Amino acid sequence: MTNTILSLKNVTKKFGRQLALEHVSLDVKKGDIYGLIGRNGSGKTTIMKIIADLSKETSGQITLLGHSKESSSYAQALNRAGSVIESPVAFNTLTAYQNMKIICLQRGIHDFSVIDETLKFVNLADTGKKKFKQFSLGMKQRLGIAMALVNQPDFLILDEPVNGLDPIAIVELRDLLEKINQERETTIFISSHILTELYHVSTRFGFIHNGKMIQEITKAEFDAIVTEGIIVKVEDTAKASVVLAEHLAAEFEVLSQHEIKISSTSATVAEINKLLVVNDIHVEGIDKQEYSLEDYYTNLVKTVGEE
Ligand SMILES: Nc1ncnc2c1ncn2[C@@H]1O[C@H](COP(=O)(O)OP(=O)(O)OP(=O)(O)O)[C@@H](O)[C@H]1O
Repeated sequence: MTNTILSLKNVTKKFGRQLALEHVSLDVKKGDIYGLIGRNGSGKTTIMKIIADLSKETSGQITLLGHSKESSSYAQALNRAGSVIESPVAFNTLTAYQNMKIICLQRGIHDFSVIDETLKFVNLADTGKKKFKQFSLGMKQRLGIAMALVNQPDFLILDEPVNGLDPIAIVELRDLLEKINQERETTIFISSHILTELYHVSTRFGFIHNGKMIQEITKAEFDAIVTEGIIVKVEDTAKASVVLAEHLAAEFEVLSQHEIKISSTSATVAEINKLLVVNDIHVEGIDKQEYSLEDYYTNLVKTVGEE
């Protein structure tokens, strides 16, 4: 049995002559909190609308919870999904409870006990007569999420929920997402244009730029790359590895054909350089790696732009 919840294969979307998505492929696995990262206009909302069937792809295949978008059974997949795309849509002059009741009726849910239970779950149990228009942005986001949770979805789509939130509301939202993911076993697909905002909560990342998926990476892979270390560029990584293993008390890994990353060492850049050179290794470059998350993303985008 596959554990893929969502898969996009070669999805392209054109608005007239404008290409908004170009052969986008991605996979979201069961249990993931998948962070879709991309600058404004990179295509995040378009992807989410296509998945939620609010927009039609120009070409490509989408499969959600085992149902292909081309088949009539895709509606069954959407019944097991919830989404908040663009801003949360609720009636301004109604309370949280009243807004939830409307969603329940739209979804064919007549057991209204789910309303109080869900409002409590998202920490909006005590808003009483307060109307949606009087809510803070964080509260609005949480009500939007509560509305998306009434049918106990297996898959939740959230488009830029962190946008405009203050730091405390961001932490509250992160906690809520973790709770939804762990207690309700809901797979989450979430977008942001700021990597640091999704870093702590995501288990997997997809980086999108100008409508193209430029990298999909797990949190563990990502951490290995951005963790500080010393990057050595050499002609022959095999020969250099032997020297490092013999003479340096440090962990190291071969990153690519010509790159080795040395971590957890007290040796300085100069000492490592000397060690390699005296052992007849031609060092093409050696540098301390001090990546911030945003640096990583900026470099990734730059590299793609230069290709
Ligand atoms: N209905 C539409 N008609 C024409 N162009 C559109 C439409 N919707 C989106 N686009 C274009 O498609 C591209 C991707 O837009 P999209 O809204 O998906 O990006 P985004 O990553 O969600 O950005 P943001 O963070 O600003 O919401 C943009 O260039 C946008 O102008």
